[in-house]
Amino acid sequence: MPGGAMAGPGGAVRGRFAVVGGGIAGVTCAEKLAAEFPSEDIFLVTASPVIKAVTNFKQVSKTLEEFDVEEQPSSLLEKRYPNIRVIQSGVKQLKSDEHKIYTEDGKEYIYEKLCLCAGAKPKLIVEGNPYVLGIRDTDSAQAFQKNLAQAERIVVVGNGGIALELVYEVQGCEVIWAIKDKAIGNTFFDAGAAEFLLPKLTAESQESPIECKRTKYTTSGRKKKDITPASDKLGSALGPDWHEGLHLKGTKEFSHKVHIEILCEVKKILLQQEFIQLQQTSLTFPKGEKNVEADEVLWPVYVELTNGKIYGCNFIVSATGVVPNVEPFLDGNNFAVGEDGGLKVDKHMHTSLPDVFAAGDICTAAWEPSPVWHQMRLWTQARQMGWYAAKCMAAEALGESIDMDFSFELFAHITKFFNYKVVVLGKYNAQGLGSEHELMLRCTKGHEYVKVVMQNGRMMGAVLIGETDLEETFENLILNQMDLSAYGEDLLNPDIDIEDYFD
Ligand SMILES: Cc1cc2nc3c(=O)[nH]c(=O)nc-3n(C[C@H](O)[C@H](O)[C@H](O)COP(=O)(O)OP(=O)(O)OC[C@H]3O[C@@H](n4cnc5c(N)ncnc54)[C@H](O)[C@@H]3O)c2cc1C
Ligand SMILES: NC(=O)C1=CN([C@@H]2O[C@H](COP(=O)(O)OP(=O)(O)OC[C@H]3O[C@@H](n4cnc5c(N)ncnc54)[C@H](OP(=O)(O)O)[C@@H]3O)[C@@H](O)[C@H]2O)C=CC1
Repeated sequence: MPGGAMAGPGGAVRGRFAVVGGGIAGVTCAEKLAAEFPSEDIFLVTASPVIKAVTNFKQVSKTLEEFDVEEQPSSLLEKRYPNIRVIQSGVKQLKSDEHKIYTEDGKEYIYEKLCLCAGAKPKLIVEGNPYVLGIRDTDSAQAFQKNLAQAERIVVVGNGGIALELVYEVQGCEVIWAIKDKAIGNTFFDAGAAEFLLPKLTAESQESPIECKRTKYTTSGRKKKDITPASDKLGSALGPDWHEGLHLKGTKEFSHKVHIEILCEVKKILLQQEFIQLQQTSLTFPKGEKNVEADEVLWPVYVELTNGKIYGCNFIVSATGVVPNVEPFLDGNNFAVGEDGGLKVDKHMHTSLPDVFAAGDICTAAWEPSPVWHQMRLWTQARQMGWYAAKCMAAEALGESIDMDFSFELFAHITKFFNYKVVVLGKYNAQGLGSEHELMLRCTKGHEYVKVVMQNGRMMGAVLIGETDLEETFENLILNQMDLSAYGEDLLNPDIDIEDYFD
């Protein structure tokens, strides 16, 4: 047993390194620290009874990576790294000026260097309404599944990753999908890609979601009693294929039935009784193509959209993004926070306070990024940041210098939507490029969609849907910023083997 930890003043336990959070960022950070300092105890303080471990890591290309994520009991992590001590208790308070953390179970820990990896929580359209569900961790996903099993119609609000996955995965239940934008999937796609994907959702499609054969999300050695986290708000985030193994089926026999309401937001949520009163008192009750008047049943809850339509449903899923988990345990510390509420970190994952680092969903990258990288709260970035934060902590502790990790050179994400492989690279939606850019497209209906974003003859980003086999070549072209003007449209000519072109 390594001998780093010892009792400090007032019964506090002293250790050189502490990490808060048992999600991908925190566990990766603790593992890397444990490997770098085998004779030190590394404290991993986490509110969740299980931790998330990266397994089967595969570097697909220079920056694209795939891995499986396993929910494991913390004892497995301690077995792999005997110098990691998992403390299963929420952090109640951080006193950064004293280098101390206080946990819910009444203990105190003194650290030399700390990394905060407490993740994020769903940003719901309304808090405290029992008919509005968010999906973040295993418990909230199970609550969703349970409610869905009794449901005939749900309203999904939001147009990002979770909404995209849900509308495709849910079967036997009508879905009203309310989006702010003109086209689906605004966080990942433009209107062209959305058009390509849409046929997969067309009314009452008979196609069942196909089992995903990619990244796996599994639980290992987890006992039944482990399933409920200590606090209902503090489980770690789900990730790729979280829906696998969950039976996402409503009460009806059809497969998909998705109705999309574009360019609208939720104006009001009405309980059944409030809705009945509104109907009785209002002379100007809004009429729409599919408002409640067409329904014969009374629903438990009603959603009034800003386009005037009202939909009754069993419940509402708010898939409207996340907010970093900084309250209440960080209150009283003077952290600089970003516009999105995350702890600002510099290029060494350092927050604005001495000896406190942060990684994963809780942080906001506040360094000057590479022109083709941006932060997105994703599993891959949580892993990369956790790993790099540990390297930075080690370098600082040893008085060494460190260069920015290569993974922050290029934004690269590989995932699956509507059972298509999706790769997004660089400024795939021309984010921040203004009007000075061009798009090139290649699309074969039902097969592939390829879009590249060009600026001054250089490739700045790409969206690849389907088995395009172009990711490595395009990754290289974005990274090396070669002038491609001479190639023109040949870049996407399917008759030219582009890989040979640039070898
Ligand atoms: C439904 C869903 C699907 C997703 N799908 C994908 C996907 O396909 N691909 C992808 O790349 N990303 C996906 N993501 C995003 C990805 O899961 C997250 O970006 C990533 O897991 C964040 O990891 P993290 O370690 O920063 O935070 P988390 O996983 O949220 O971990 C935070 C940890 O901190 C602990 N904690 C919180 N507060 C305290 C406290 N006060 N004291 C002690 N411990 C505390 C929690 O218990 C938890 O262990 C998905 C997210 C969701 C919700
Ligand atoms: N396969 C993958 O890679 C997946 C990744 N994830 C990740 O998990 C996290 C959580 O996912 P998710 O919740 O979908 O978050 P996202 O950030 O992906 O998407 C949130 C969506 O909700 C919209 N929105 C925000 N506020 C409102 C509002 N008040 N009313 C209506 N719409 C609103 C946003 O629009 P706008 O952008 O205009 O604000 C955006 O379309 C994200 O970090 C996501 O990247 C999740 C699932 C799958």
